[in-house]
Amino acid sequence: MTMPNRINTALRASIATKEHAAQSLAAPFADASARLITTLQNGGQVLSCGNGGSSGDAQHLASELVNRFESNRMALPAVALSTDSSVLTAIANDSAYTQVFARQVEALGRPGDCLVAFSTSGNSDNVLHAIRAAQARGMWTLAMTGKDGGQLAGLLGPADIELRVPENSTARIQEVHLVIIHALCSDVDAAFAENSNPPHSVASFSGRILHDRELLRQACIYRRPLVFTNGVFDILHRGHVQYLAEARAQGACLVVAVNSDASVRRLGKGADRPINSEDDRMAVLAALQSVDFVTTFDEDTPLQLIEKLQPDVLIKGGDWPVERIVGAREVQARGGRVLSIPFRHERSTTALLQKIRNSRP
Ligand SMILES: O=C(CO)[C@@H](O)[C@H](O)[C@H](O)[C@H](O)COP(=O)(O)O
Ligand SMILES: [Zn+2]
Repeated sequence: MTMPNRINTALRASIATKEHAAQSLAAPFADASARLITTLQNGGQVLSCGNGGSSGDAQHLASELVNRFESNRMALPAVALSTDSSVLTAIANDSAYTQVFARQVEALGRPGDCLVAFSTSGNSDNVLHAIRAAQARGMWTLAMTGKDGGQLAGLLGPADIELRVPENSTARIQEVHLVIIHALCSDVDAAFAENSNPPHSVASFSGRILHDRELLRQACIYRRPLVFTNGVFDILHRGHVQYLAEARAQGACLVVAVNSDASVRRLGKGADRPINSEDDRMAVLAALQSVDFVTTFDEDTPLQLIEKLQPDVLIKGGDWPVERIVGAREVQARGGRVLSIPFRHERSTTALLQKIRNSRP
């Protein structure tokens, strides 16, 4: 009896699936790759999970992020949740197998991190629980699925991305997942290539400056209550630092929107203002512990930005009565709070500049 030539059959089927996937995955892959890179550049980590062959995929991805793919770059933080047999058996034995990944997400996940969830059927219960746990922690999920996406597809929120292989065979789906892993790692290698300049959206020393409003919106979706404030912050002083710490205490995430240089000039504070450029002002703010994200606005008011981010708490310094705060009506209409925090330390950039000028010999 002659055996069928299975390798030829398998290779041909794999090629056909890959050709099909090449069309449907191009756009969501670009999105996923950009988000993954931003996550890592912002200091976030990757947690990956899956069952059976997909647990191997989860490990494969984590190993190539921690080590490298094809070129040298810094080590990147990634943990496959399918590897520690003591953790897995303890959770499965004492609680339930459905919790093996979710419990680890609760233990290790931080807001802004990425969960890469592999499930060819989209129906593995432990993967579904992991996604719910990730969402509860303010993480986003990159789901690698197949078939019709299963229950998993219905679970994903606006911050999540699904890369679905439109195919029914588990093996063929996994083969495409492996190609996706390598393509993602190739993009990550390039983004973190040695001697490469950090992209414009990322401060070299803080990683929390986001110029792209859509990326900022996505980063804030699950970081609630979201606190928003805006200002010039030209020469940072103790009053600012105290004010920002109090603002941060009002929620789970503080976004500070800084007037662009052009918009400061339009405020008419003086021909030499701002003293510090917008890039410098943002970098100083981003280094503060109380500040989660810094962005900029070039319009006369931050209203468009407020409408885009939909903060839960809108704050300005004590000299602004609530009714005059730009965006107050919009935030209150959504059930949010608007606060005017009194300055506890009487300092001001204008007064500081006056003092410096007066001290000239
Ligand atoms: O590798 C294979 C099949 O190629 C199997 O081990 C397969 O991964 C297992 O049956 C998994 O339990 C399937 O889970 P899922 O992809 O449906 O989430
Ligand atoms: Zn397999």
